[in-house]
Amino acid sequence: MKFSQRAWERITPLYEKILAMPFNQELMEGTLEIEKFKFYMAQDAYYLGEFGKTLSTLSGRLHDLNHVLAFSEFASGAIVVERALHESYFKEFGIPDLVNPSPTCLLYTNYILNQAAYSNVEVGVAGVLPCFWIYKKVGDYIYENHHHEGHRYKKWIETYAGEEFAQSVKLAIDITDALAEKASPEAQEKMLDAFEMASKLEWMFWDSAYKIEKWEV
Ligand SMILES: Cc1ncc(CN)c(N)n1
Repeated sequence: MKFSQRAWERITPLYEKILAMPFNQELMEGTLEIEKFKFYMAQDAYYLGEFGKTLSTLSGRLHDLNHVLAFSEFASGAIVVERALHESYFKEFGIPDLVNPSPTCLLYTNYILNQAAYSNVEVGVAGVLPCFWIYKKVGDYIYENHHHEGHRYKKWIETYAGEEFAQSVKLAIDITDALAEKASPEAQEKMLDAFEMASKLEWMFWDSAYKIEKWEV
Protein backbone atom coordinates (compact mmCIF):
# COMPACT_ATOMS: atom_id res chain seq x y z
CA MET A 1 0.00 0.00 0.00
CA LYS A 2 1.27 3.48 -0.83
CA PHE A 3 2.35 5.75 2.02
CA SER A 4 -0.37 8.26 1.12
CA GLN A 5 -3.08 5.60 1.45
CA ARG A 6 -1.79 4.51 4.84
CA ALA A 7 -1.50 8.12 5.95
CA TRP A 8 -5.05 8.99 4.88
CA GLU A 9 -6.43 5.88 6.56
CA ARG A 10 -4.67 6.90 9.76
CA ILE A 11 -6.32 10.32 9.85
CA THR A 12 -9.75 9.50 8.38
CA PRO A 13 -11.60 9.76 11.75
CA LEU A 14 -9.85 13.06 12.42
CA TYR A 15 -10.67 14.31 8.91
CA GLU A 16 -14.38 13.53 9.52
CA LYS A 17 -14.15 15.61 12.70
CA ILE A 18 -12.56 18.47 10.75
CA LEU A 19 -15.45 18.50 8.27
CA ALA A 20 -17.95 18.61 11.12
CA MET A 21 -16.22 21.50 12.93
CA PRO A 22 -18.49 24.52 13.48
CA PHE A 23 -15.89 26.73 11.78
CA ASN A 24 -16.04 24.75 8.53
CA GLN A 25 -19.79 24.09 8.63
CA GLU A 26 -20.59 27.75 9.23
CA LEU A 27 -18.05 28.89 6.64
CA MET A 28 -19.80 26.59 4.16
CA GLU A 29 -23.23 27.96 5.10
CA GLY A 30 -21.90 31.53 4.96
CA THR A 31 -23.06 32.06 8.57
CA LEU A 32 -19.59 32.12 10.17
CA GLU A 33 -19.21 35.33 12.20
CA ILE A 34 -17.00 37.83 10.45
CA GLU A 35 -14.91 38.29 13.61
CA LYS A 36 -14.00 34.59 13.54
CA PHE A 37 -13.15 34.67 9.86
CA LYS A 38 -11.07 37.84 10.34
CA PHE A 39 -9.15 36.21 13.18
CA TYR A 40 -8.60 33.12 11.05
CA MET A 41 -7.41 35.16 8.08
CA ALA A 42 -4.96 37.17 10.17
CA GLN A 43 -3.54 34.05 11.81
CA ASP A 44 -3.42 32.32 8.46
CA ALA A 45 -1.38 35.16 7.00
CA TYR A 46 1.22 34.56 9.71
CA TYR A 47 0.95 30.81 9.14
CA LEU A 48 1.52 31.16 5.38
CA GLY A 49 4.72 33.15 5.84
CA GLU A 50 6.11 30.42 8.10
CA PHE A 51 4.74 27.70 5.84
CA GLY A 52 6.58 29.34 2.92
CA LYS A 53 9.83 29.30 4.91
CA THR A 54 9.23 25.65 5.81
CA LEU A 55 8.75 24.72 2.16
CA SER A 56 11.91 26.62 1.19
CA THR A 57 13.86 24.80 3.91
CA LEU A 58 12.61 21.47 2.56
CA SER A 59 13.43 22.52 -0.99
CA GLY A 60 17.04 23.12 0.06
CA ARG A 61 17.28 19.72 1.77
CA LEU A 62 15.76 17.58 -0.98
CA HIS A 63 18.02 15.67 -3.38
CA ASP A 64 16.06 15.05 -6.57
CA LEU A 65 16.14 18.32 -8.53
CA ASN A 66 12.50 17.90 -9.60
CA HIS A 67 11.57 17.80 -5.94
CA VAL A 68 13.77 20.82 -5.17
CA LEU A 69 11.99 22.76 -7.91
CA ALA A 70 8.51 21.62 -6.85
CA PHE A 71 9.07 22.69 -3.23
CA SER A 72 10.52 26.00 -4.23
CA GLU A 73 7.42 26.61 -6.38
CA PHE A 74 5.15 25.54 -3.52
CA ALA A 75 6.95 28.07 -1.32
CA SER A 76 6.37 30.93 -3.70
CA GLY A 77 2.78 29.73 -4.28
CA ALA A 78 2.07 29.81 -0.55
CA ILE A 79 3.43 33.32 -0.27
CA VAL A 80 2.27 34.86 -3.56
CA VAL A 81 -1.01 33.12 -4.46
CA GLU A 82 -2.44 32.66 -1.02
CA ARG A 83 -1.26 36.10 0.09
CA ALA A 84 -3.29 37.64 -2.74
CA LEU A 85 -6.38 36.03 -1.24
CA HIS A 86 -5.49 37.37 2.16
CA GLU A 87 -4.72 40.85 0.92
CA SER A 88 -8.15 41.21 -0.66
CA TYR A 89 -9.81 40.11 2.60
CA PHE A 90 -7.38 42.28 4.58
CA LYS A 91 -8.58 45.32 2.66
CA GLU A 92 -12.23 44.33 2.91
CA PHE A 93 -12.13 43.66 6.65
CA GLY A 94 -9.39 46.08 7.72
CA ILE A 95 -7.06 43.45 9.17
CA PRO A 96 -3.70 44.87 10.35
CA ASP A 97 -0.59 43.81 8.40
CA LEU A 98 1.40 42.78 11.46
CA VAL A 99 -0.03 39.75 13.21
CA ASN A 100 0.96 38.31 16.59
CA PRO A 101 0.57 34.55 16.32
CA SER A 102 -1.93 32.85 18.63
CA PRO A 103 -0.63 29.97 20.80
CA THR A 104 -1.95 27.38 18.34
CA CYS A 105 -0.60 29.20 15.29
CA LEU A 106 2.83 29.47 16.91
CA LEU A 107 2.74 25.80 17.93
CA TYR A 108 1.78 24.66 14.44
CA THR A 109 4.28 26.80 12.53
CA ASN A 110 7.10 25.92 14.93
CA TYR A 111 6.28 22.24 14.60
CA ILE A 112 6.51 22.16 10.80
CA LEU A 113 9.60 24.38 10.70
CA ASN A 114 11.33 22.26 13.31
CA GLN A 115 10.56 19.03 11.44
CA ALA A 116 11.72 20.57 8.16
CA ALA A 117 15.01 21.73 9.68
CA TYR A 118 15.97 18.89 12.02
CA SER A 119 14.19 15.66 11.03
CA ASN A 120 15.03 13.50 8.05
CA VAL A 121 13.82 15.37 5.00
CA GLU A 122 11.09 12.82 4.20
CA VAL A 123 9.67 13.30 7.70
CA GLY A 124 9.64 17.08 7.20
CA VAL A 125 7.83 16.57 3.88
CA ALA A 126 5.24 14.28 5.49
CA GLY A 127 4.72 17.01 8.10
CA VAL A 128 3.59 19.53 5.49
CA LEU A 129 1.43 17.15 3.44
CA PRO A 130 -1.73 17.73 5.54
CA CYS A 131 -1.44 21.46 4.81
CA PHE A 132 -1.97 20.60 1.17
CA TRP A 133 -4.16 17.57 1.28
CA ILE A 134 -6.60 18.38 4.08
CA TYR A 135 -7.17 21.86 2.63
CA LYS A 136 -7.91 20.34 -0.77
CA LYS A 137 -10.41 17.86 0.67
CA VAL A 138 -12.06 20.45 2.92
CA GLY A 139 -12.08 22.98 0.05
CA ASP A 140 -13.76 20.48 -2.30
CA TYR A 141 -16.30 19.47 0.34
CA ILE A 142 -17.23 23.07 1.06
CA TYR A 143 -17.31 23.93 -2.65
CA GLU A 144 -19.68 21.04 -3.44
CA ASN A 145 -22.03 21.82 -0.56
CA HIS A 146 -22.17 25.60 -0.45
CA HIS A 147 -24.81 27.83 -2.04
CA HIS A 148 -23.11 29.64 -4.90
CA GLU A 149 -25.12 32.87 -5.06
CA GLY A 150 -23.42 35.82 -3.35
CA HIS A 151 -21.55 33.69 -0.83
CA ARG A 152 -19.67 35.80 1.72
CA TYR A 153 -16.59 33.57 1.67
CA LYS A 154 -16.56 32.80 -2.08
CA LYS A 155 -12.91 33.76 -2.69
CA TRP A 156 -11.66 31.47 0.07
CA ILE A 157 -13.79 28.60 -1.22
CA GLU A 158 -12.64 29.06 -4.80
CA THR A 159 -8.94 29.16 -3.87
CA TYR A 160 -8.88 25.76 -2.25
CA ALA A 161 -11.31 24.05 -4.63
CA GLY A 162 -9.49 25.39 -7.72
CA GLU A 163 -7.52 23.41 -10.33
CA GLU A 164 -4.20 25.17 -9.64
CA PHE A 165 -4.28 24.09 -6.01
CA ALA A 166 -5.37 20.56 -7.03
CA GLN A 167 -2.25 20.16 -9.17
CA SER A 168 0.06 21.22 -6.34
CA VAL A 169 -1.65 18.81 -3.98
CA LYS A 170 -1.26 15.89 -6.39
CA LEU A 171 2.42 16.68 -6.85
CA ALA A 172 2.98 16.96 -3.09
CA ILE A 173 1.34 13.55 -2.56
CA ASP A 174 3.39 11.95 -5.36
CA ILE A 175 6.67 13.35 -4.00
CA THR A 176 5.85 12.14 -0.49
CA ASP A 177 5.07 8.66 -1.84
CA ALA A 178 8.34 8.61 -3.81
CA LEU A 179 10.33 9.58 -0.69
CA ALA A 180 8.49 7.02 1.44
CA GLU A 181 9.28 4.26 -1.04
CA LYS A 182 12.99 4.81 -0.45
CA ALA A 183 12.69 5.29 3.31
CA SER A 184 13.31 2.59 5.93
CA PRO A 185 10.29 1.16 7.80
CA GLU A 186 11.34 3.21 10.88
CA ALA A 187 11.53 6.39 8.84
CA GLN A 188 8.11 5.60 7.32
CA GLU A 189 6.63 5.32 10.82
CA LYS A 190 8.10 8.72 11.66
CA MET A 191 6.58 10.09 8.47
CA LEU A 192 3.17 8.75 9.51
CA ASP A 193 3.56 10.31 12.95
CA ALA A 194 4.48 13.69 11.44
CA PHE A 195 1.52 13.49 9.05
CA GLU A 196 -0.82 12.70 11.92
CA MET A 197 0.60 15.42 14.18
CA ALA A 198 0.24 18.10 11.49
CA SER A 199 -3.33 16.90 10.85
CA LYS A 200 -4.14 17.35 14.54
CA LEU A 201 -2.62 20.82 14.38
CA GLU A 202 -4.88 21.63 11.40
CA TRP A 203 -7.86 20.68 13.58
CA MET A 204 -6.51 22.88 16.38
CA PHE A 205 -5.98 25.80 14.00
CA TRP A 206 -9.66 25.88 12.96
CA ASP A 207 -10.76 25.31 16.54
CA SER A 208 -8.60 28.17 17.79
CA ALA A 209 -10.05 30.49 15.16
CA TYR A 210 -13.60 29.57 16.16
CA LYS A 211 -12.74 30.33 19.78
CA ILE A 212 -10.74 33.45 18.87
CA GLU A 213 -7.93 32.04 20.97
CA LYS A 214 -5.99 34.49 23.12
CA TRP A 215 -2.81 34.30 25.16
CA GLU A 216 -3.91 33.92 28.79
CA VAL A 217 -0.73 35.48 30.12
C1 LIG B 1 -3.47 26.51 8.66
C2 LIG B 1 -3.40 26.31 7.16
N1 LIG B 1 -3.10 25.06 6.70
C3 LIG B 1 -3.02 24.90 5.33
C4 LIG B 1 -3.26 25.91 4.45
C5 LIG B 1 -3.25 25.68 3.00
N2 LIG B 1 -1.96 25.91 2.49
C6 LIG B 1 -3.55 27.15 4.98
N3 LIG B 1 -3.82 28.22 4.21
N4 LIG B 1 -3.66 27.35 6.36
